Amino acid sequence: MSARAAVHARSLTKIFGDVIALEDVDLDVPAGQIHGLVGPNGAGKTTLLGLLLGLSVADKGTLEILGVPSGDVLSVAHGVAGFVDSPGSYPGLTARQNLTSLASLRGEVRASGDIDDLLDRVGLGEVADDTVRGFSLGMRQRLGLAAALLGKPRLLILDEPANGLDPVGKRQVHQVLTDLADSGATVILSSHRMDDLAALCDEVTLLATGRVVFSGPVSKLEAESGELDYRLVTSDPAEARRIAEEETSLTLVAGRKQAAGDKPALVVRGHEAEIDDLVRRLVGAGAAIRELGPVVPPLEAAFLALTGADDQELTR
Ligand SMILES: Nc1ncnc2c1ncn2[C@@H]1O[C@H](COP(=O)(O)OP(=O)(O)OP(=O)(O)O)[C@@H](O)[C@H]1O
Repeated sequence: MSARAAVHARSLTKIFGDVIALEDVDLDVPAGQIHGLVGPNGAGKTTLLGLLLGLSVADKGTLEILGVPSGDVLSVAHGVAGFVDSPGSYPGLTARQNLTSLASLRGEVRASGDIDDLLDRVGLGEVADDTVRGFSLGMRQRLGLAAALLGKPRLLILDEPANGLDPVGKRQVHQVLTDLADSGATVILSSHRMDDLAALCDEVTLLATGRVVFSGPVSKLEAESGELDYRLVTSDPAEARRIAEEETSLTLVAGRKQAAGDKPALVVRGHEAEIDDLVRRLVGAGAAIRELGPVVPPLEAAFLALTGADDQELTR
């Protein structure tokens, strides 16, 4: 294994009774990377994050965290921090008191300026002295992130950290995680939002029913989408339909739902290069292109195709 690997896992398997939550999962995450875990509900993301955090032990397979093999005993590896499901906090204490007591519980003496700085970084500076009982889900997520950052981790594990965050909060959290990765630390996080992961992650691992169905750069995942359905609006719908029907490499998707009040649109299925050819022909025939774009974004389409969810959920 590379000396610079933050996580190196082979054939990780975790079974709960009759449920195989993870099956033969391999995961390689280089140091300094932001790595996303994505997959449908029940895919095994939280289970995998729990193994990385030392909250449970695999039934089979090997796991090395920051170069150290994980044993059979439940323990958080040195240099690792984070949360699964949702971060814990003391509701009767203020945000600042939560961080101060957590630091002293861990035997760390943190200057109050450090804690103020952390609270500012996660956007809680103005509510630092409010009790956590009144905090929203997004505020608790931010506090959980601050708590995880207290010990200056080299590997940060976060289960859906953007859960409940408004767009500003999401941007702040993305900035904190990007700064952390720039400083050489590694971040592994789960999300259901492909767009969030695409904006933040160097690489993603896609899980479906406990197995890895894709692992690699986001751009490569996008390429996995293959044929897509494109919605096309032109100045001459009849001519556009006639030309699209002539293009044997394309399929006209009949009966696809159009948004209410839409202009007349065609939905054509094909690869990007074939859509390019269609556009050239349409423009050559004098039809102006007014709108053209995939009905489902390429990343989402790849997610649906690789997890088999497109057959079940996208029946239009
Ligand atoms: N402690 C447990 N006992 C029994 N079954 C469990 C336990 N933890 C997880 N599972 C099962 O393992 C599978 C994977 O669950 P997991 O929570 O890891 O999925 P997930 O991808 O995080 O899902 P979600 O997106 O809904 O949070 C599910 O079928 C779940 O019901």
